[in-house]
Amino acid sequence: MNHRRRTRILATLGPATDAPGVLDALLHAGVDVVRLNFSHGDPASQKARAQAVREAAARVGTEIGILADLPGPKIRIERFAEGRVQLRAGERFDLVASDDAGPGTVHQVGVSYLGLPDDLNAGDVLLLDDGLMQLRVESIEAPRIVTTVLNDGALSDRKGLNRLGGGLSLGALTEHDRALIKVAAELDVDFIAVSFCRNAADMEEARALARAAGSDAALVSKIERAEAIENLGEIIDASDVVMVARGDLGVEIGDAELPGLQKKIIRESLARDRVVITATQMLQSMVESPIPTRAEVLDVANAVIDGTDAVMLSAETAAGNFPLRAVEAMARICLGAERQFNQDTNFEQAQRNLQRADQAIAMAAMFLTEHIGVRAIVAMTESGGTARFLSRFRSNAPIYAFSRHPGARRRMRLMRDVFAFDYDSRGQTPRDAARGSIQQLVEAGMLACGDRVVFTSGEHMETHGATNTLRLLRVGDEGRAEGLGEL
Ligand SMILES: Nc1ncnc2c1ncn2[C@@H]1O[C@H](COP(=O)(O)OP(=O)(O)OP(=O)(O)O)[C@@H](O)[C@H]1O
Ligand SMILES: CC(=O)C(=O)O
Ligand SMILES: [K+]
Ligand SMILES: [Mg+2]
Repeated sequence: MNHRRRTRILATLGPATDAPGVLDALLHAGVDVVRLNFSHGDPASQKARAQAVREAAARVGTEIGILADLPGPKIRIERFAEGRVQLRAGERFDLVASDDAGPGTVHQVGVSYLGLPDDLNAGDVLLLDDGLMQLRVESIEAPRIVTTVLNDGALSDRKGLNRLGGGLSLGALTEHDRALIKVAAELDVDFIAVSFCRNAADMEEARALARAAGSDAALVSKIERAEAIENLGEIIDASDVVMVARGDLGVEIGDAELPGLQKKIIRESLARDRVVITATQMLQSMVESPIPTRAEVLDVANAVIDGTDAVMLSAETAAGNFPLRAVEAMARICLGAERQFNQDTNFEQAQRNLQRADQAIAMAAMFLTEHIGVRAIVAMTESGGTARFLSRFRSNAPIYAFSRHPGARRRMRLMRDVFAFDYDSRGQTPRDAARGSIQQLVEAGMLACGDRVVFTSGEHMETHGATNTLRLLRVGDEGRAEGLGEL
């Protein structure tokens, strides 16, 4: 049986994915979850993209997760008359914090935050577009901020702006974010990402707003400011999913700290049973080029080796010239890294004082998987919770998770090692469910006669968090599941 890719691919949608046929091609190439960046475009365009994704998924015959990424308190420049300008080191360039700044030119551009001149001092260095363009503040002549360009480069519409060393961003959930959580709920997205969250309270507030709006989306904390690093443990515990948002994090903390922080955030997220995404500039050169640099190949592979669940593409798919090639490169590099680096299931770091039966069963299942050698783990799950506990161990056996809830299956699309299937086990005994699900896997060519399987389920199939049973089975003739007597 061929190795199937285990690491998940998250792709941002934008103008480049709106062209006819692109979305279908990206899904065929292996995108698991798409990201709607609510920083760009109005609710109508987000709705049109969500609709297009669902139609493409139906055509391709797959179930795709949708993530809504809230803007947060990020400061941005406004638009240019021509969409973009080319700036040269040493030239003067002004930022104008005024509603009537007019369209930008090579000499100046507007900024969205009118209080900016009050927050800056001469000598401050401003980083734009995740640090690709740098400006030094020379003087403040409110509403005008006079700067000198520090490097040659292009600047385009609505790029983010921050001070080197951070300290410009405000509270996490803006009024605009609160309104957009309702939009996300109306679009029935599967994940809602909170930009610049500071602590657990920010995540709890976002979760409460989402639930009040009728959304059952998983909550994603974006780790991208200094305070989030200080409060990392409580933020992870208050999240379903954690994102290493390297763009803003690198600006706020300095790029030299990124490698260590990426590894720490991934390790902590897995230890606390949370799903983790590594994001930003993973294949950045592919915005302009059809092949990644060697450094980018190594970066993606290293994130896989660090243990990330998912890797994310931003401008590469949203606004790049080669969205399909970027997804293909991502898929290829993830597969290669998974093939070459055998995962060592690490029980040393596993929690010892377990609070829940499903967590305990998951740990026992993974221990058996490692020590007796099985082809796969088959899990009956309502919400996807059992699959999440199982997949935190990074075993070599795939996890086939069966749920009757489409939302749960789409949320599982972000979990490494997990493959979700539709199965309605209501009214069935655990024995029937084992037989039915294993039969389905045999028919799909994922299991064969003689394979050993670890099977987990609850006694009552329809309750959340009720997994309390573990069986060792062997696939018998005609795909029947038989109890495993001898090891
Ligand atoms: N929906 C979109 N419409 C237009 N351009 C987009 C869209 N999504 C992304 N882009 C372009 O791709 C670039 C990178 O995408 P990305 O989603 O990382 O945005 P970002 O502006 O860096 O914001 P954030 O920090 O909120 O993620 C953007 O700066 C923008 O130029
Ligand atoms: C994804 C994101 O917001 C960042 O990297 O900053
Ligand atoms: K955003
Ligand atoms: Mg960011």
